[in-house]
Amino acid sequence: MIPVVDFTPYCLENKREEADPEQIKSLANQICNAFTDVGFVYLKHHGIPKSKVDGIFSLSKEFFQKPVEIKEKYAKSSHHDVMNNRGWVALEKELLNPERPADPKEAFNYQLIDDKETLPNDILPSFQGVYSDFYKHCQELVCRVLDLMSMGLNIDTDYFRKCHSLIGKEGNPTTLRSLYYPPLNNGVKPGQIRCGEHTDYGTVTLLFQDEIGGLEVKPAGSDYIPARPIPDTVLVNLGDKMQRWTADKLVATKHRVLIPEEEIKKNQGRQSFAFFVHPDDHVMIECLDNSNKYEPVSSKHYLNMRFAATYL
Ligand SMILES: O=C(O)CCC(=O)C(=O)O
Ligand SMILES: [Fe+2]
Repeated sequence: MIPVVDFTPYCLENKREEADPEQIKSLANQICNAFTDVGFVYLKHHGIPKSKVDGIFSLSKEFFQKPVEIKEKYAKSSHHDVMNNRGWVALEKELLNPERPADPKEAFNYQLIDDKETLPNDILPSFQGVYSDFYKHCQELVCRVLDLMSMGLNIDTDYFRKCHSLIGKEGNPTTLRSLYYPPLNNGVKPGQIRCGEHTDYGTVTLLFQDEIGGLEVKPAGSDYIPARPIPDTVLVNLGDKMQRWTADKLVATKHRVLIPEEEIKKNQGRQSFAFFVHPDDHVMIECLDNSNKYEPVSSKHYLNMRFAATYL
């Protein structure tokens, strides 16, 4: 149900200018169709090397396995401003579905902006290098996905890319987030799941998950379906800002992460990485079809509203 699309024609290993126009157009349509129907698509042959993905997963695991007293040194500030979103988030601090207990997960938020305070370089010397390198790969892949989305929507090919020109800089809150769902040997609260039902807030999200599974997606008119880990793919999903921008032509689909039923898997931690993409702060999210279905809102204001409802 969630399509797997072969990204070869626009793969990061090849120069953008050398891409074949016909193949690109077909890829653009496949991606837009997926975002119109399910809001999720798997990309294979995307070009982010497997060694980089494996490397950041294992580095991140090392961090999460440190004692809480150590991790607290790198904690995210409790002011939920979008540009104050860097660092470690402790267990059960986020309510993605307010009707459930808080999510039993930890996170580490990284933005490319130079800020050594929240980076654990002193205990993991390769941290900044590995995270910045991975961030840049995600950024390049996302810009290419945005090109294809513009093409698929028949607007200027660089329209969305231009609206995201500050990714990695002051003025754009795009965040690489490492998620860690610890083993659940000690039981769970009634109604608790690993990550509560939600839609993402931004324009698009890249998601890399390990082999544990549990992610589910709820396409319109259907029940939740699993979004199983498929090795060497990246899952891309659409967020609320893009749904609003396209006046509901493309859909931001609800998703969640369940606790595995098998005892063995329950007792294993789960890891994922999300690259949450946002337009530059000043960009106005205004219905592209001129329908005015949603009031224009600045990218920054919209995100601050959503954050206020998420954190405990
Ligand atoms: O961990 C996952 O697989 C998904 C997490 C997620 O959807 C999110 O943090 O927005
Ligand atoms: Fe999400």
